[in-house]
Amino acid sequence: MSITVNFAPEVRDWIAHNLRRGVEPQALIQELVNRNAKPELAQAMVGAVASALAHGGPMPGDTLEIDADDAPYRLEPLRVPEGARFRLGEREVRVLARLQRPAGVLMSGLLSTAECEALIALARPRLRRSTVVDPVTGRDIVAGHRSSDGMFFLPRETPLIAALEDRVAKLTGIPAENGEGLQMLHYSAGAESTPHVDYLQPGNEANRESIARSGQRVGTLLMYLNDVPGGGETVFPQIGYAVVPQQGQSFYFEYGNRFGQSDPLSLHAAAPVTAGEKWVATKWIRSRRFVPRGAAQD
Ligand SMILES: O=C(O)CCC(=O)C(=O)O
Ligand SMILES: [Fe+2]
Repeated sequence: MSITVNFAPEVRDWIAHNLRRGVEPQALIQELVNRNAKPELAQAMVGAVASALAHGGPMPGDTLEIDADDAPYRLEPLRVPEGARFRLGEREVRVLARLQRPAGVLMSGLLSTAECEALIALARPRLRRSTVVDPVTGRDIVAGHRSSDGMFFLPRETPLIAALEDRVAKLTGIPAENGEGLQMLHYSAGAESTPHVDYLQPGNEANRESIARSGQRVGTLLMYLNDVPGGGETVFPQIGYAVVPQQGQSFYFEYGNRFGQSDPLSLHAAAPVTAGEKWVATKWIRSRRFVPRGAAQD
């Protein structure tokens, strides 16, 4: 659903001024959110001005059309098993914390130490500068606000990757085929990822196509692969929660429900690594079977 909202000229000028100074769009979005703007609105305002500046087009006027759903997010419980510990095949998973909103669970034991080390060894020679989905164009871009290196495994690329995908499906109750390829991220000292949501903003064509192919992103599993000597927490600024990366621990959170809503409280960031390095594997999960761009749709 699209609604028309007011876009105060002074806010528009403030955004344009800061973008021209070289401030990252995500930093401005976060600043607006800190001042109580809804994340979707902040994203739309910064996106509209950034787009005008990038293409030399006219500045947006005093109103904006945004894809918005004003109804409050309807929270649904995770399908992760109940209890303090549960088995997934050969692994015993211990539950360390459960979060109500965004719905989440912090676990140990989902991956063995050997599996963490094996993932790092497989990914290390294949790292590239990480990309993010540009909120304006929907294309993958190397973004200043995500200063990590990364790579993607193909679905079921090795026996280990296939085993992990099956384990994640058992954990979440969502079929393995709904998962995007496992993403590996490596942060050196100083690297970070500024606040963002993982669900796709339907405000541009590429994201709308992606949502049409595979459904929205509805959940994220973060698998921490090493102990980080300093920093690197996954921070949820809207709820005041931070996950400290520890080897073998995982955090799973959901932000999409069966009504097609996305939960803005899932906003999160990776705090800068202050000592050592950080390795994390990310699994983004769709509401339907994941069909990559360009793949045949049968
Ligand atoms: O590195 C982290 O802790 C978070 C990574 C993340 O937000 C993502 O991959 O979407
Ligand atoms: Fe994320």
